[in-house]
Amino acid sequence: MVDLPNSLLVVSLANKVLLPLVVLKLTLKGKDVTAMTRIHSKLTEQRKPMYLPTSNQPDINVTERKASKETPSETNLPTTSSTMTDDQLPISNERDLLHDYGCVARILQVQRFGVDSYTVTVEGVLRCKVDQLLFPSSSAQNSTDSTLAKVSYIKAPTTQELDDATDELVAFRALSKEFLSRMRQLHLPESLTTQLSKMIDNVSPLDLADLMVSVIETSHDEKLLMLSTMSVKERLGHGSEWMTRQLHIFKISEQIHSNIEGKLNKKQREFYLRQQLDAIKQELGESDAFSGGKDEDEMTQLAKRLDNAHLPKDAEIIALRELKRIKKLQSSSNEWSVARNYLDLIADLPWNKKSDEIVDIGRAKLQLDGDHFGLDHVKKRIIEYLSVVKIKGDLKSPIICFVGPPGVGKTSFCKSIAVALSRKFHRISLGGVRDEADMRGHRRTYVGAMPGLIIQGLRKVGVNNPVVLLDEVDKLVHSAHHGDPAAALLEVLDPEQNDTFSDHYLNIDFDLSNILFIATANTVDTIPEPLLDRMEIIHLNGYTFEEKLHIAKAHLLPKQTVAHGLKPDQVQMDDQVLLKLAENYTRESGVRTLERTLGSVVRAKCVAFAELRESGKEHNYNPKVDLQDLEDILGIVKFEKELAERSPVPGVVTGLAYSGSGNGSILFVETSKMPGEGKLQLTGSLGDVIKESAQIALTWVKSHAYALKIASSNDQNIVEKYDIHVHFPMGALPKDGPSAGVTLVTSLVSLFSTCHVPSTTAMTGEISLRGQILPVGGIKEKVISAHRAGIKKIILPYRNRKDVKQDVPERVQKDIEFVYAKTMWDVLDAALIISDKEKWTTRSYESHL
Ligand SMILES: Nc1ncnc2c1ncn2[C@@H]1O[C@H](COP(=O)(O)OP(=O)(O)OP(=O)(O)O)[C@@H](O)[C@H]1O
Repeated sequence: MVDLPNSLLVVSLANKVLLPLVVLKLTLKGKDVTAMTRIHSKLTEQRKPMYLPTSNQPDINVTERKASKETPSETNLPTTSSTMTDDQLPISNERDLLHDYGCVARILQVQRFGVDSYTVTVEGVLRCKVDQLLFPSSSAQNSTDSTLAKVSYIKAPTTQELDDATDELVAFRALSKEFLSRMRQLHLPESLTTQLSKMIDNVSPLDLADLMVSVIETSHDEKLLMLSTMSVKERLGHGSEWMTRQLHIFKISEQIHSNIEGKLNKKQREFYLRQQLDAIKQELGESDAFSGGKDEDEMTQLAKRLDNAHLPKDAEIIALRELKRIKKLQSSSNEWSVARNYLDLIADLPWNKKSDEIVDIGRAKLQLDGDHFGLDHVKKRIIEYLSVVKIKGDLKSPIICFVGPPGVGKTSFCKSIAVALSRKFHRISLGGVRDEADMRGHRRTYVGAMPGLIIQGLRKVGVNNPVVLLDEVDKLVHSAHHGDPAAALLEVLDPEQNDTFSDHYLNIDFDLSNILFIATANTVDTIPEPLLDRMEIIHLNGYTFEEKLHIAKAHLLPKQTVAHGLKPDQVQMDDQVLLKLAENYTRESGVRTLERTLGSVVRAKCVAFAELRESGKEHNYNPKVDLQDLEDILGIVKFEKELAERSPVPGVVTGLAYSGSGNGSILFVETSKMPGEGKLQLTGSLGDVIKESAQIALTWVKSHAYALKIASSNDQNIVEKYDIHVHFPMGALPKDGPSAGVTLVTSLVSLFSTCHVPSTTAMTGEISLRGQILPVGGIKEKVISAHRAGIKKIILPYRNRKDVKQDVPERVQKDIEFVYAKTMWDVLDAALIISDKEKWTTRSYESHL
């Protein structure tokens, strides 16, 4: 106190009041301030002990003379805060604008933020009274309003005064403590409450009063009153009064808050919470395309779509439950998108949407006839089927399955049926489907779960009565690990069960009974037995050349011509040309390659037409394609009827084969003998069954060698000095099955007897050890392919007679001579070219075996 100077630099504080112990941050500008800060830093360096009674911190300094007003315009505010300064400076003329009392401040920190601009942190030290303003400082004349003032310092209260106010002091400390606890409940800044709680115990209640008055809400005048009150009791009285008032305000605002909350109805509350949620999301950067109003919009739309889908009762319950759930989920969460996809599926599925079916038998007949040549038995069956639908009104009859080689029109026939019925068409390819989940879907709990192929198809077509083609049902793969897709198909195809088909993903029964299912397969051999049982098989055979000619003329050529942008009459091909194309450029059961080859011819005509058009000679275009043109366009012939020209060789015989893909073909068996010791060698990529047939054949020939006149005595071993080699050409193709038995025997007999078999004779049949001929499969395909290859005579097991009569086209039957054999002797009789003299006379011998 004693060291404090008589005059101080006065800084007028706009709307603030500095009280002892209070820390304030001031923004000061001017040259005086710069000078003041320099002195401050010098004193700081010297660590000069200063005189401030309220604090014993050694490094606190007070400038000798400089400080400046916060802003010049604010000088009229009646508050002063002064820092110590020189007393020789002139008196200020602003005396009237300043309050009588001020607070001595000491500088804690100075920060420069521009030219002559500083942020100065000061702390109130003690009260002072401004006695007289001196002249403004020299620098102030230029730019600042800094003023020097003579001040007298207010002494600290005497012990007597303090003793007189003991009760008030104690009460004030207690009140301050209560106030502090209240502040804690209100979660006021932690730093402030901790600081206050420290001070409550460490500083005198009188100083505490100054501090509390600055902390609580008090008016500017109240603070000034506090500054100018000298009496201990009065000061404590002011402090207590204003603190109690503040406590009341706290209580009231709390009450108002709880009242308002109670009054908010549920909707408002929800809105309020949503707003808060949005704000939080935005803050977290989680707001996305689906959030906020847009989210709401989508949900309303979804609800509308679900409503329009006319769901059955159980589906509706599930959909509404899911809709309710999704509204509570975060749109960015995984669960939300799973639920969303699920609801989308439910809304998209055609629960009650049908395409209007027209079952018009006459129209259907025209459609089927128009689209496909031949296939009369298939058309007849389809018309029967449709007639039943027309009369009975539902389709609870067995599922139709078209079986036949590739390219015979199974798929396109199904499409024609859909058109004939005015229904939508959907194709499901089952080739390679190995997982039951492909048919029935995955449960929704799996990541990336999807509905099965049937439900996906229905979603795509958007009606519940399409024609669904289950393509390649014979190519389903049974897997031990992934369930059996065929088992799921059983349920789909069973008319008794499929009105409650359950897809794992959808998890709601869906009625499939309105769908017309048609299956296709290349062979029945690999169709699972229970599935086969539920289907009605309709065979589509391979076509003969004549049939191909008609198909090409009536369907394929016009189709290709139009597809390439020409008019139907701009490519003309005679029957002779078409037949050559079918015979010499394709070798297949169906007509797919034929169609492709016709496409090549049409393209060549396109080029010719385009070139002529460019040179303006369009009129010179010749739409005809003759035999020579065919060779020019397609190159030299690929397949020839080589059989006719082939000269017969002993040991070489033509057999008939049937492949799993539904194709028939001819195959040769070649045998030769060489010096050896009776070994049988087999080549040509043969399976076990065909190898066994070769063993049986050799055994039969050896045991009947004498009767066959290839051994001189009954006990001669014909292969004693020879090894036998049997080969099936086209070694790259695996071959198996018992039907080559008769061919093998004939080939061996031909080899040993040196009698040959005409190259236009072919045969098929299984042989028993006793020489009986057993029936085999694939007769029609084999016969048709033999006809295609130019075979004139076919030897077949007697018991396959009915297959020829029923299935082989009449035209083929007329062209080929059929020999039905019961025993091996019949086969040899029909096959070998043998003179009467050489003929064996062993029939009686055989008959009593
Ligand atoms: N009898 C026919 N009349 C007219 N066009 C036919 C006939 N048979 C087949 N086609 C035509 O042959 C082409 C191939 O037929 P499609 O694709 O239906 O064969 P597919 O039997 O289904 O073969 P895959 O078993 O390989 O699926 C189609 O363009 C089809 O129109």
